[in-house]
Amino acid sequence: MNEKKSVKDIDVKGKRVFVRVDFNVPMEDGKVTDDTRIRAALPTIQYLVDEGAKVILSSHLGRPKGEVKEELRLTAAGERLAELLGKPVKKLDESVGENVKAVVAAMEDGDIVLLENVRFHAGEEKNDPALAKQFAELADVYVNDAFGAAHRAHATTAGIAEFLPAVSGFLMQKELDVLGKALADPERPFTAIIGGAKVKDKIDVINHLLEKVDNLIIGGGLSYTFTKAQGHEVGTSLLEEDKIDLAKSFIKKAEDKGVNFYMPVDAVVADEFSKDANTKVVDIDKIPADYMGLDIGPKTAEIYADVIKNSKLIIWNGPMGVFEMDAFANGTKAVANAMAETEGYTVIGGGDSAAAVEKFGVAEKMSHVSTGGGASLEFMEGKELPGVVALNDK
Ligand SMILES: Nc1ncnc2c1ncn2[C@@H]1O[C@H](COP(=O)(O)OP(=O)(O)O)[C@@H](O)[C@H]1O
Ligand SMILES: O=C(OP(=O)(O)O)[C@H](O)COP(=O)(O)O
Repeated sequence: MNEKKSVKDIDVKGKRVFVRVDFNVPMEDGKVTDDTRIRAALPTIQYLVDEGAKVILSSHLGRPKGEVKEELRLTAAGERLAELLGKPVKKLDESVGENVKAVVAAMEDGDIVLLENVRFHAGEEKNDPALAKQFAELADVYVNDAFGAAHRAHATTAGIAEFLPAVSGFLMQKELDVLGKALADPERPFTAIIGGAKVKDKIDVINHLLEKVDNLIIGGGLSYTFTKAQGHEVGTSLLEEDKIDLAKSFIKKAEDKGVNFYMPVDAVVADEFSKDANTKVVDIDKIPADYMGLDIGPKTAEIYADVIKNSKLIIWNGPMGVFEMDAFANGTKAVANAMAETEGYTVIGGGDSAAAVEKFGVAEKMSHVSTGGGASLEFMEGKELPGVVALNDK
């Protein structure tokens, strides 16, 4: 599907391989609370170990902005990785420098070293060539398996590829293949579900998807801008006034293209943004002036579930409501359950939708849960990802 070389296309035996992974995992009290991204990187790491490479892993964690932040060290991620592999992982407290060079020089084939959080250096996010070169000097080959960070042009996700043979890992390949195939050659009916909070972050993806899908479903906080565009009042719901005209143009574009554009027909509204708020279910044209919509209503959920069950391919990005609060979780839950029940191919575009399918216990039933939130969105917008562009062509 994609045209980039992978680890399978090169010889790694005895080579020092610099692998960029995305171990940007949720942490609490110094413990990894969700190891999905670590598990997703195992096939590449295991393959390199089995092939007799010297595996040098690197990742970012959080946004330390060029400073050492004790709570953002990768130590816990390294420990979890060692448990999952059943093999020692030597975690270093730096990512470049004399000590790192010495440790790497002493590595044996099949050894694994995990460098410290690369964002402790300001040059990482600036894609500083001098820093990229320092990383490159540690290795003979560069492998990018960090799909979740592929939309970033940073020293370890892009810059380093200037100095070394650069190929993708298995996770990167799989993400690009699944998302690429979904968009390029979709099974039909093809349905996209876009929810979440911010219209402005998802405008481009909605626009791009209108060129591709048979059904476009809108939910979550961003749907009220569309409801307003339909001519209804939305009370105190999230609203991006300056995007109302654009929302109108999308409704029109959908009509012109014969895309079924599904918007909420009812909503769960609340008198405040709180789990203890007073709530009621109202038709979408009857949102009271002092209430805000925090979930799609039951009629909407039923319509959306039907569309999902009758689709062959469904991609989902963004929750239908404030699913973190039980009172406003039903719409997201209904969509998650329909995704679990449909016979269609189901793709979850990372971020909060991935958290939602986990929360509702149906993650295993999805065909593909992307490890990238922002990355999968940018991919769906049709943008080229710098972390992919930097890799060598086949
Ligand atoms: N109607 C709503 N009003 C306010 N916030 C909402 C509403 N529906 C969903 N949200 C919030 O949107 C957030 C997720 O939005 P976003 O970051 O755009 O999604 P994703 O991470 O899946 O890309 C969630 O925290 C959720 O509580
Ligand atoms: O968690 C990530 O992004 P995501 O939450 O959009 O999937 C990636 O690791 C990228 O992190 P960044 O947004 O700090 O560059």
